[in-house]
Amino acid sequence: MNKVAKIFINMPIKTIAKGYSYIVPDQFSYLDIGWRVCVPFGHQYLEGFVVEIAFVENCDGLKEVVAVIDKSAWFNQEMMDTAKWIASYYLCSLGESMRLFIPGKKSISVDLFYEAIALEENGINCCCIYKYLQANGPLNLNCLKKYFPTYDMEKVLERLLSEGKIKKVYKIRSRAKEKFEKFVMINEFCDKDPNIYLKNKPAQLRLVNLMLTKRKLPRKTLMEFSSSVIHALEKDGFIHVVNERVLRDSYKDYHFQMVKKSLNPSQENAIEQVTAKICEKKHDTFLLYGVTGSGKTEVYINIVEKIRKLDKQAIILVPEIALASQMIQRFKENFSNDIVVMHSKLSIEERNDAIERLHNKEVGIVIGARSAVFVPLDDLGVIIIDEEHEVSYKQEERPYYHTREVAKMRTFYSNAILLLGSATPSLESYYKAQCSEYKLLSLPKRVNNSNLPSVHIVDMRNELAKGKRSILSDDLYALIKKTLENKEQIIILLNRRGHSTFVLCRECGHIIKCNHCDVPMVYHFSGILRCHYCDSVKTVPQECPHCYSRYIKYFGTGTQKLEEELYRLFPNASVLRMDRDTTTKKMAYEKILDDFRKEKYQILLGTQMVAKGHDFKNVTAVAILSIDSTINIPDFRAAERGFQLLTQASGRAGRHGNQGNVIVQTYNPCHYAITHAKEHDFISFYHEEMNFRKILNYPPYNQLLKIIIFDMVEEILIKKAEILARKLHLMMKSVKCNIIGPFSANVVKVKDIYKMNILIKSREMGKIKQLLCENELDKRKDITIDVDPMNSL
Ligand SMILES: Nc1ncnc2c1ncn2[C@@H]1O[C@H](COP(=O)(O)OP(=O)(O)OP(=O)(O)O)[C@@H](O)[C@H]1O
Ligand SMILES: [Zn+2]
Ligand SMILES: [Zn+2]
Repeated sequence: MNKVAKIFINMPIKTIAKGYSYIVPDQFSYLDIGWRVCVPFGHQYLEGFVVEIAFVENCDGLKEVVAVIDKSAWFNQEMMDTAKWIASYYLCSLGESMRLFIPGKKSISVDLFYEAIALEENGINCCCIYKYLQANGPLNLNCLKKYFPTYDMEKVLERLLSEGKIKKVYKIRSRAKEKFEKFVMINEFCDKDPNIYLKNKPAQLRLVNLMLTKRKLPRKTLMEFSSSVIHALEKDGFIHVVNERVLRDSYKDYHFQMVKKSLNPSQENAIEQVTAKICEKKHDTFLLYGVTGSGKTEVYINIVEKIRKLDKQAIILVPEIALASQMIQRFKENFSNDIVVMHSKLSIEERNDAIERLHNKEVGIVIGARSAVFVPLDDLGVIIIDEEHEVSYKQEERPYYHTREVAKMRTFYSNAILLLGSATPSLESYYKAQCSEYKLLSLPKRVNNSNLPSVHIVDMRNELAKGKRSILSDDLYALIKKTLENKEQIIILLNRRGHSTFVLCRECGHIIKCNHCDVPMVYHFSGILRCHYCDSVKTVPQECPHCYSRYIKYFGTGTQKLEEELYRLFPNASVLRMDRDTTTKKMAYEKILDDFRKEKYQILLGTQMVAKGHDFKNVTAVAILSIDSTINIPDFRAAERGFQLLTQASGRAGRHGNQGNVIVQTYNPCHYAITHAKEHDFISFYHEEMNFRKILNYPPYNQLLKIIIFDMVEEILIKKAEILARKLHLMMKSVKCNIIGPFSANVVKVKDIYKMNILIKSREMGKIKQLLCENELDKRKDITIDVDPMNSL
């Protein structure tokens, strides 16, 4: 009987839907489900995941596993189950869902070496290449070719292999380099008396005395001692130097001090309810609905404390990296170094080291963005999703998973707790809480008895009627002025980066668009036009490419232009801009937010990343300038998005006792998202919005599935989409559903690819997915399927 493993390849390809069988050679007989291995696949060696083990008689034609990647299985049962659930729910292959659990997602590479087999005759009749291998250990082809340039090396090696004199060995070349550091250690068994022996060597004596108290120190902290001092002591047997692996940690030097807050009754009640469930060791989901500044983070901290006391591990998710730093800071204040951070701006090395730390049980808390939900953990106790309503929790590429649902399944399979927190819960989550599927916890008031800010709505139509064209209304100008005079801080939200949002010919109306996408190019500071979809750039044309007129004008205001405008109006104010253009560097977010927290700047201006979750003591004013661009999107979630953005942004003002003031500039002052946000009334907004969802049969009353069809040629795409829609109608005859479309995607063309959508609404999504798979639509290369899409466009 031979041991055979069924293996899924780590590749982002939906067509490799099945696993492949490989023989497990004797040397790897310990291999089991969940291990990562390396296998030959086509002409390459690729990373694969073992999902099944079987013993079979006949393995003709099967290849062998050539290497094992880790020292233990990467996937435990709970992770395997979650990966399988993702594959079946989001219609992707198991390889695609399993690779989500691997940081970096890049496949490993493997080098082939040739090794001499020890022969009894001791190589009397053997050729020089065999002898060379015997003397030098395993070597690869290139190396051998270099030493023996006149040989036809491939032929020789083939002969030696067939004669059984050499064998192939595979070594994994890890892309993530391990980091080593030198340490100086005292020799425990040295019996020389340094005071006598080193009497005339003051530097050496000083170092030995230091080492006698410290025992072990990193070499780099001993820069005052030269290498000769160290060498001499090593030679005399006082100390020795070792090269040890160190695990990287970019957040190691975060300064923190322990702070313990006394909790208010609402916080205590929330913690008590969750704790009761933790003690039962059963899965459950809680929705913590707490207004902005109600102290949700403190609840998270207390729950994680309980979990850590039980020696279980916790994952805390934030919607974007910009918010990680504050969460890390608050958690460090309570858990000091029991934390690792995981997000995509960290290198693969750093992420691997973080996983190693968790694996060693050196730390037990992970803070990270979306992908951190996949961190391998042995003993998951809780997943906390802060700002659970955020769209960034949905991955907008294959597999189109939603972090909340993945977390739900992971905690379910590990008997752990899922805690969702928000001041503006998603309609789905609040609805589930109403139906008792989730347990609702609420924090109805701000801590410190702070009031929620007062919100003033400026009707921009009146400004226009007054003949004003500035992006800043009179009221906003007055608010900024007052805030600056009071030495307080203001946050201004403008959801458009760049300088001018489009460039237009005054003569013929031609708008300069990207050559590859169906969107206008955005003018940036540096005098270039940039496409925000594909990042391609153009220089600004001197004349209109359409009519050759020279009347080229810039329209619309982006963050860069607003920054100029603020400096012009308030020359003494200090303005800090935060958008994608100012945060490309690693730790750039941290720096900007830290500078603002330390009040080095008075105005923080930026895209939506400035609006969420931040807790700045001295911010009393907030302005939201671009809410119309959110509520006018023709998507069924537009009002929800608008309400959330307004409530979250307003929520940054006056969190610490001082009265907050918010200004919203809009051309739609009567829109219900705006009026309810003004009153901080989530419940009324929820009911009004749910009414509308019910009438139109949208989630949470119904499930959605979006089929995206694409092609390089628009005409072909339209034909294909129509054929597909007809096919779908036939296919779904027996299922209760609504098929809408095909219709053009919101942006018709991105990176030279045209897109059209078909939307299916149904309460029987399981059946629909099954039909789609039976008809192999999930495998078609010109289609992607987005289950539970965040937008219908
Ligand atoms: N029990 C407490 N006593 C005093 N201060 C507290 C207490 N709980 C929290 N705080 C403080 O109140 C402030 C707001 O808390 P936190 O940032 O957790 O609010 P939040 O609910 O997460 O708000 P948002 O949804 O706006 O992010 C923080 O500065 C926090 O340190
Ligand atoms: Zn023109
Ligand atoms: Zn483009």
